[in-house]
Amino acid sequence: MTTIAFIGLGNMGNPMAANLVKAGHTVNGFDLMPENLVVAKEHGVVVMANAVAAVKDADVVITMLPAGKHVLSVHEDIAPKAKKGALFIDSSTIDVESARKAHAIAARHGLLSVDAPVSGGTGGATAGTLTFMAGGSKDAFAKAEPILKPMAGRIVHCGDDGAGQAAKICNNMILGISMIGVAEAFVLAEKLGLSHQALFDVASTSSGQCWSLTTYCPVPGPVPTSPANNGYRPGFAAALMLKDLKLSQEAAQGAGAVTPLGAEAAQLYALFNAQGNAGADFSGIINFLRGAPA
Ligand SMILES: NC(=O)c1ccc[n+]([C@@H]2O[C@H](COP(=O)([O-])OP(=O)(O)OC[C@H]3O[C@@H](n4cnc5c(N)ncnc54)[C@H](O)[C@@H]3O)[C@@H](O)[C@H]2O)c1
Repeated sequence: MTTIAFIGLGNMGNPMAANLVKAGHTVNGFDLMPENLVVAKEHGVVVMANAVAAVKDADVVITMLPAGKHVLSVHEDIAPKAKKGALFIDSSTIDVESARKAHAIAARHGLLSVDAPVSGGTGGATAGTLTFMAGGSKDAFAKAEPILKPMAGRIVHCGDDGAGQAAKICNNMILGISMIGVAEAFVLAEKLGLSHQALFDVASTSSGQCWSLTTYCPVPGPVPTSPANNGYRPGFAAALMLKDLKLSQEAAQGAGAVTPLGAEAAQLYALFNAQGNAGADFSGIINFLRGAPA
């Protein structure tokens, strides 16, 4: 079994680390928020005083942090202190350029690295059924794959350094657009006097079917896994959805891709966030579309 450092034990990191412990690995964890460390300890994670202490004896280092700036600053701190031959896996969702910089920091210290962002939400993190989209060399991917397995339903090697983040940014542009589409349909159904359950029963078995409907339905009731049943507590915070939509817009501008619905989704989530909903689940945008507070 492997000694794994896990840096970033938030909504996603904590259940992911718990699955690594269950698989028999020793997990040395660190997070800036003490309350997240309390949860990690309950899962069997060995809580460390800081990130450098966590990586000291680790063969594999996993980061699950909010954004590119956090990943790069943590990489600068820990890469020089990592064990010789250690493998770095970054599962945060960040921009492709920062992902490539993180690979470069690892390479500078003779470390293999993989960008391996995930899809599947906190439910997938808890169940160990996340989809990992990985970027990096064949050697790095071959080493990362067995480590990712206890957290994964599917692992796809998307290409070289940064390819995992490119796949993630494209996937989440679909997610942001589809959540708004599903939310709009439920608001229209309400105005037409159609029950939530009736729309769900039809759309979930028809051509309107998608993850935003069947796993994360934005109204309470039809889907037990939806944060709508839980006062729209995250889950996946609206601030993170806005971050991902901005990443796809920046990437689209840089690459010259035409993404008008992605741009509109970014605008709507910017408004939703600006109204004080940054900490709410992103499915709460249905309340914004109703013209009511989330
Ligand atoms: N929540 C989801 O459903 C979901 C799904 C897929 C991908 N993601 C992505 O995964 C990443 C993490 O998401 P999350 O929902 O777990 O976010 P989160 O905010 O719950 O967790 C991030 C954690 O990183 C910690 N952190 C920040 N800087 C740190 C540092 N320097 N050292 C140690 N810890 C530090 C924070 O304290 C926090 O606990 C994000 O990039 C997000 O976009 C989230």
